[in-house]
Amino acid sequence: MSPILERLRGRLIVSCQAYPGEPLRVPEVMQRMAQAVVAGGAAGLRAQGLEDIGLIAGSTDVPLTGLWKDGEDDVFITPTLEHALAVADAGAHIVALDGTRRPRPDGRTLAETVTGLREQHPGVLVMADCGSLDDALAAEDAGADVVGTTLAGYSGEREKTAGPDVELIDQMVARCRRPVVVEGRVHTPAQARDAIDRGAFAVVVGTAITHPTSITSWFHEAVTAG
Ligand SMILES: CC(=O)N[C@H](C=O)[C@@H](O)[C@H](O)[C@H](O)COP(=O)(O)O
Repeated sequence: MSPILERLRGRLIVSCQAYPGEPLRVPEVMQRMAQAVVAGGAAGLRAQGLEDIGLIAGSTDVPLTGLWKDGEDDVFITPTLEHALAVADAGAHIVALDGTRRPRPDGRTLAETVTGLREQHPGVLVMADCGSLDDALAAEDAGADVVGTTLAGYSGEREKTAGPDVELIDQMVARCRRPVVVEGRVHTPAQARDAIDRGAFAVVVGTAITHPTSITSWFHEAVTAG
């Protein structure tokens, strides 16, 4: 297994993202966020956008998963080969891309995208962000190094569970040959631990660590309920 992946085995990856129009959507802020979570024990980072990726790659030494969200269409996580190449150029060790079986905006298959990326970046790893077991199995056949549960509940194939989609985690751990990374709605340390106990290779937490507006709303709703 690649040394980059080896460093993530059984560990926490923290996704540092702010969304369009938000006050923290400033690359230097996400760079600081990344440094803060590494200080807390994050073994890996996940970042969105070329500027964020470049800054974080240059100022931390943990494995970095990069993605570029673009477009309003169904396929928006690193949707084309051009996006994937740019994410790798920006310094990501692992390129996360849409790993569903839906048509991609540039007309390439996932396999063609992975091959095209590897031609120019032989050392880069590919994480397929999947929405179902069938996605994950197809993504492995397409050459993905890692399969993630990232799009479970967002691609129309699975219900959007309140927490992580544990049924899908169990299915993927049982059937996939590649490391399974659990990502999506992991909101508590207990859920993160449970994902590892179920056989996940690593677990990604975003919102519950790095999105204060969401976290605040959870507290706000609890305080004002009833
Ligand atoms: C579906 C989608 O667009 N997911 C994105 C992928 O990078 C991010 O918005 C999520 O924050 C990330 O997957 C981590 O998940 P959570 O924030 O639930 O811990």
